[in-house]
Amino acid sequence: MSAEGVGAGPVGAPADPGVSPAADRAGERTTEVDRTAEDGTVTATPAAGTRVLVLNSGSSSVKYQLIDMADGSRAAAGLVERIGERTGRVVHGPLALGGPRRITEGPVADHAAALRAAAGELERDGLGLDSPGLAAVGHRVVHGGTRFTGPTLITDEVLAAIGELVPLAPLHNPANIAGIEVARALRPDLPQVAVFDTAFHATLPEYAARYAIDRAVADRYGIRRYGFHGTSHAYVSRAAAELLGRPVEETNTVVLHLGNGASASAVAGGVCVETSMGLTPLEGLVMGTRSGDVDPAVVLHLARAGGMDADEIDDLLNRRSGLVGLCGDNDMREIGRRIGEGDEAARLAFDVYVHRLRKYVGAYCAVLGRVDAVVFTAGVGENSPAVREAALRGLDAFGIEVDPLLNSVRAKAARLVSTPSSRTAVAVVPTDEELEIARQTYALAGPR
Ligand SMILES: Nc1ncnc2c1ncn2[C@@H]1O[C@H](COP(=O)(O)OP(=O)(O)O)[C@@H](O)[C@H]1O
Ligand SMILES: CC(=O)OP(=O)(O)O
Ligand SMILES: [Mg+2]
Repeated sequence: MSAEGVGAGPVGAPADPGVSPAADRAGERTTEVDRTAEDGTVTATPAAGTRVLVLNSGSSSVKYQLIDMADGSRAAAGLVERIGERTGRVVHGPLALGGPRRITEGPVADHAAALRAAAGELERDGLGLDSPGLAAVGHRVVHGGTRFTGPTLITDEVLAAIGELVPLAPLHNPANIAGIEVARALRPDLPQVAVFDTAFHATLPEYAARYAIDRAVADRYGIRRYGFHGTSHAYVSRAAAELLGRPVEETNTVVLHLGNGASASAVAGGVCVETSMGLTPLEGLVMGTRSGDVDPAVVLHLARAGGMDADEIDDLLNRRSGLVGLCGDNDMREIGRRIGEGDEAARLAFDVYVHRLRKYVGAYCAVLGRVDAVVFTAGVGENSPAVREAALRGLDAFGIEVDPLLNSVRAKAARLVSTPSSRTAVAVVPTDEELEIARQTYALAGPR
């Protein structure tokens, strides 16, 4: 890792003095109107230097990217991680940009401090929130409930509604709100757009979205399948169709988003018809620290027999389960290394993870009937040949054949890893949630 400079001390502690609100940015709006296609994607090229800042605030990290809308290139990018822990750090200008990185180490108290640190890093490069050409800020917001089914311009009222959804995404929505509040404080005049993880799943048929519990109770408490990682599922299913050279409207895909959080979706002709996460991002696949599916009676048993309260069970299932609960590590790289040394717990964690994945692949093939591609994405999906191989091993009878050689190649680009005779293609497609958020943000709030 190359570091241009490593600083120390609390990060983002003082209000950042370098970033001042600018009064009127209208003069910087340089492009013509005709950018918005029906699906919200940008169709014409904005002037070079027209940028969108994207904030992707996770439970313990903030990723930020300044994206040039003319060509999708990154003018700046960074990551603030281990927020709220004893040692935090800011990495500005990471590998994707190629150049040297600036690393600042020290505690980052909370998300507001993290956002101020990010703004300060951008400011140091002359790319702060008052820099010329910045058209809007796009925020990843994880839970949009039933109300938000598309990108939404953020107002006080919208912000309050996002706040009301905190109980349904306690790890994520508070971080998203912090990002919005800091960006609005720094640039009150700049359009801010929320792009919801749940939006792509708003098309789920009711029989897929409903849980089989008392309808009145479900409706009173907003209990249904919402689905998450939708921005990634949307981007990746479109990119997979492009890779296959088929119109997205005629392409059926099973998308496996395997990051720290993980989810599967079945996408028919560009429309999501089933997904593995539910009311919250806890259901479905085995994840880094989350259990995914368990018998709901596990919760009752822990309460009755174990005397655990709601918060303790929440902590167990969201933070102390999944891979970390099974073997103590949540990083698939470390698990792979331990398996190589003959570690039984790591082997079992891997097997449980992969078995769940196979169940979902099989189920979603049945949901779709015809599957053109099974697509792997996000940290594990893009980088672990072992997970891809094990998840799809022996599925020749289903028309799914992974080519061992293609699958073992490490590459950054979207690519096929199936044999030429495989009826269903198997693809690896790097996700780009930030670019998708920038496009949707610009389409809604860019200059007209
Ligand atoms: N080379 C690799 N091999 C296997 N797994 C990897 C590799 N690189 C990253 N990962 C996995 O990807 C995870 C992070 O994925 P990512 O999509 O960045 O997650 P998130 O966005 O949820 O933070 C890591 O925890 C690790 O398990
Ligand atoms: C919704 C969700 O699980 O997001 P992440 O993978 O970023 O934690
Ligand atoms: Mg992610």
